[in-house]
Amino acid sequence: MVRTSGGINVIRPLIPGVYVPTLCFFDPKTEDIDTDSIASHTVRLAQAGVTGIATQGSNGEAVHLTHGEREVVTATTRSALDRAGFSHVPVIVGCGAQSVRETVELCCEAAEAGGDYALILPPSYYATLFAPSSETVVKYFREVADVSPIPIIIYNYPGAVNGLDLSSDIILSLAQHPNIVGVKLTCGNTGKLNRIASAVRKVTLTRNGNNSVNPDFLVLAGSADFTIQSLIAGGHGILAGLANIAPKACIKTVELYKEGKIEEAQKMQEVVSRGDWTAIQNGVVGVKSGLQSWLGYGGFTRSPLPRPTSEESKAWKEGYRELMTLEKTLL
Ligand SMILES: N[C@@H](CC=O)C(=O)O
Repeated sequence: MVRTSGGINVIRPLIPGVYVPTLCFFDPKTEDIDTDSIASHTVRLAQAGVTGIATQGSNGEAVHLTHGEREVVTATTRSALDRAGFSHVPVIVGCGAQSVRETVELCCEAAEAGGDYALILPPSYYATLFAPSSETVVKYFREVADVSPIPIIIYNYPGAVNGLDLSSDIILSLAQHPNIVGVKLTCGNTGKLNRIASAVRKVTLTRNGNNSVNPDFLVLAGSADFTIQSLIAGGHGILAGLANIAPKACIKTVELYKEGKIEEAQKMQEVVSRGDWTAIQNGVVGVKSGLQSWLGYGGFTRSPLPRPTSEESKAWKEGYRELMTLEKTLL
């Protein structure tokens, strides 16, 4: 998108690659936001070579934050990137809410705080009143996209939204909107991903007249454990929580596949998938615990999520061992 920053227009296109839904850090006693850790974690990921950052995804504990805190997290992330020489790195901001009105408000606040794109889950509290393929869902995304100051990325994560699983038909229909520019598929359905990726490739060809490096509609796998599967299916990369812990292994898996080193990519994918199992089973609690065990920071989630017992921390540390051993060998 185009943003005026200090009088200069900055364009941060959504390009293929590895995007990280960053953790939000808190003081372990007060649970106040720890902006120093947010900034240093962001810079560590950028230095590892990630393509983009997403604040307030599932790993960013968006549901635990007030609107004001969300703005602080996004602004801290943006300025940490800028100060460390990564002003080209886009920031995606989780903005989903239960009403069109609040979602638009969050999109406006995200833009004000320096966000470039808004990642949006469908509304779910009243999900028993409408179907995933209903006009209600389509209307929600279109009405938000009509007025959001930043482009929208659809977030399809049935586990987080009362089972609502958007079909490829709905996602493709929404992709026609000029302000809807991508999708994160945490549903893990590579058939769906393949249908979307192949259809938007045709759109890109029609719009640009060539097979553009920057697709008009970015299709991202929502978990690191199906990175190469999604690349084979025509996806453009990942937006995955595991990259908080092992960004280099996630990036290398993509690079090996792109370089045509399929067997090496497959072997690395296997290590990534085994490591991701600990993250998937234990969610943000397990990702923070892994970061704490292996990199010495991370702390805890906000209450009421549980804090791991020392047995759990030890077991989860072991769950990441193979991956972290690999991560340390990567430049
Ligand atoms: N497993 C997912 C959770 C949310 O989408 C991830 O890796 O980010």
